[in-house]
Amino acid sequence: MWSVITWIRDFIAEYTWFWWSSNDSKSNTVLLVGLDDAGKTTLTGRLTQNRLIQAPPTSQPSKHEIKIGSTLLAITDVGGHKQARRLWRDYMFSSTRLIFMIDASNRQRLPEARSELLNILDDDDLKFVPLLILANKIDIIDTAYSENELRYLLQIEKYLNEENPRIKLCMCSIKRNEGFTDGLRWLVKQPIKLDN
Ligand SMILES: Nc1nc2c(ncn2[C@@H]2O[C@H](COP(=O)(O)OP(=O)(O)OP(=O)(O)O)[C@@H](O)[C@H]2O)c(=O)[nH]1
Ligand SMILES: [Mg+2]
Repeated sequence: MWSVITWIRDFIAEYTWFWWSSNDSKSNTVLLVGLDDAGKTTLTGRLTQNRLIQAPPTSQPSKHEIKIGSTLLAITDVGGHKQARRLWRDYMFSSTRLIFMIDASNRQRLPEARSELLNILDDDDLKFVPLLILANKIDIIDTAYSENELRYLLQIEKYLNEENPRIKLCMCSIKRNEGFTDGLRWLVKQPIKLDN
């Protein structure tokens, strides 16, 4: 008898969750940004097709639906070249969560990535939006920065303290299919403000 009650309770909880997540168009919207060549579209290929794709540079925003646990996310990949970056801010206001991807192996372009990241982190209008930093391409071991080096070089230590768990840094390799899942799970668990 108890197992039937448990089953009914679990069924209702699951069904209610599915109904909520599939009907609330804004609550699970994620914007994926970062410099061109960081690996953003490669991540969408991993998440939607579970394989390593080779994509041309993104010229048009594209939207992808993926499931993390029981949460359905709509991820928009806007592209990272200079013209596309002008669109980021517009898209940020219709997104409840952000992913900023960095090529951890590209030492020349780290200052440019840092500047774009700090623009977002210092934007008062975005201060309640959870942000996951994915430091990609750690498989390029000759040049990839370590997590500690990146924390320091990106100047994000002050945003990473426990009082402000709004951001998280994850080292990953989309090529090797490692390191990003924990970050995505963290991202979907973060409380969001729907009036952003
Ligand atoms: N070594 C390595 N290469 C990767 C990894 N992830 C992506 N790449 C490569 O990085 C290059 C750029 O990847 P994209 O996913 O197209 O980059 P993007 O961020 O979407 O770039 P834009 O569309 O121009 O903004 C491709 O050649 C990928 O194969 C990784 O984890 N390791
Ligand atoms: Mg792309």
